[in-house]
Amino acid sequence: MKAPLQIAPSIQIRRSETRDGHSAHLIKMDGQRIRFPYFDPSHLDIQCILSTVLSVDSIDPMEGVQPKSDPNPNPLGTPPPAPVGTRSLQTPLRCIIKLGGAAITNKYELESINEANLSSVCEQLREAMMPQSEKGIGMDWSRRDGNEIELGDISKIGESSVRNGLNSNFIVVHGAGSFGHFQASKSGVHKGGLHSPLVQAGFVATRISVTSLNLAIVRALARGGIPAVGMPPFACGWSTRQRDIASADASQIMDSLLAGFVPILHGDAVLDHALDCTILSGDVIIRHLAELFTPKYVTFLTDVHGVYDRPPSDPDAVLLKEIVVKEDGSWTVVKPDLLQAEKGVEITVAAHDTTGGMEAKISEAAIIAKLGIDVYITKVGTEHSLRALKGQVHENPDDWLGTIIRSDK
Ligand SMILES: Nc1ncnc2c1ncn2[C@@H]1O[C@H](COP(=O)(O)OP(=O)(O)OP(=O)(O)O)[C@@H](O)[C@H]1O
Ligand SMILES: C=C(C)CCOP(=O)(O)O
Repeated sequence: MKAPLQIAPSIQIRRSETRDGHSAHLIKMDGQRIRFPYFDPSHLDIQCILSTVLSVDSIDPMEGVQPKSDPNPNPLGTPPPAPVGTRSLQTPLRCIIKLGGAAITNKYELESINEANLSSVCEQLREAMMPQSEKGIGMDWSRRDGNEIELGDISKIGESSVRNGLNSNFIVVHGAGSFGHFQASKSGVHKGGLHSPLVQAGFVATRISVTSLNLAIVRALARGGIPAVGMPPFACGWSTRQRDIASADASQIMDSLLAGFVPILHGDAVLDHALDCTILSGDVIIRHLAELFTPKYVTFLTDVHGVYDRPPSDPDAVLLKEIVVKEDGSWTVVKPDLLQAEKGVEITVAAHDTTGGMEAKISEAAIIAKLGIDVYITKVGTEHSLRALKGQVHENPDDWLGTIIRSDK
């Protein structure tokens, strides 16, 4: 076993091999041992460690390690997964996707889903996860619109080869659109102050609204054969301080990915250590997950082709095809080059939007790009969104319609 790595006076990290060949990490902090399921040494900062800690207790280094003979063999005949708490992703995360509220809902119609766009997202995501056009296993086995439950031919599921061919190595985060923002802005949940009965009621109402959208999205993906599992940040114990993430345990996300599920998170109402409560935007969640999981690329789908030099409702608006982020966090438009760096981008935000709209999205995207991860922003339900989901934007960049935000390195 290697000597412990000292990263702060009270914190030590030690990497060890478990009996079944998986790596485990033990962190000793102030004399307590912390079980840590996955750890990338390039993420050697305390915030990352604290935000992804699985549990704090006095444990034996080998506790939880799978015994050589498994008393519960997997009925599918596939090798049983390594135990929770000892795992790391075998292949890097492929993509984190933001399904913008403007893309999957009808923005100006309260609590209305844009069914055409949602079904296009489901199809395209499936295609990105599985290049062969194999029919997926329907997984929404509950009643819909008063109809009978559609089980399909479940007797055939055990024989299906679909599961093995599915590269479900994605995380999806969706925004609220015409769900949640209305309830939040009416009550002021985003500004905090839970002592007020109005804010408390608004918090509950916002969560009812966004979690009902989350369920609708999970069901649509499941019907299309994507093993989607809803993970509302509030319910996972995430919290903020002055609207930025203060604590966000990602171990459940990691374990779900390893188990072959696609985690579906969303912008949510959460408890805030300074304001009592606030709205945590899906765009901030994406940035945080990108810092933790370093995916190959991040794709934002929305209702416009990308970032324009002014609101796209202006007929003279020009699509900014490439934005480069410098080491100091500042960004410049490099394509088209008609724009001078000092000429700002004009952005409008809907009055009921509690999280900052396109402007906040660009700021979060710039932080992600600075990590060396390409960010694509494009319009849902187009050939361009399919290419962005597949990570094929650079193949013929001139005929791809969207905005690439990347680091200058
Ligand atoms: N300069 C601009 N470039 C691009 N879009 C802009 C600009 N100014 C304003 N917008 C508006 O920003 C909207 C997209 O931002 P918005 O935050 O609503 O997207 P979203 O991520 O899909 O939604 P949500 O935040 O609800 O998840 C578009 O509908 C567009 O009209
Ligand atoms: C509860 C709400 C309003 C979540 C907002 O998330 P966003 O639409 O991603 O900014």
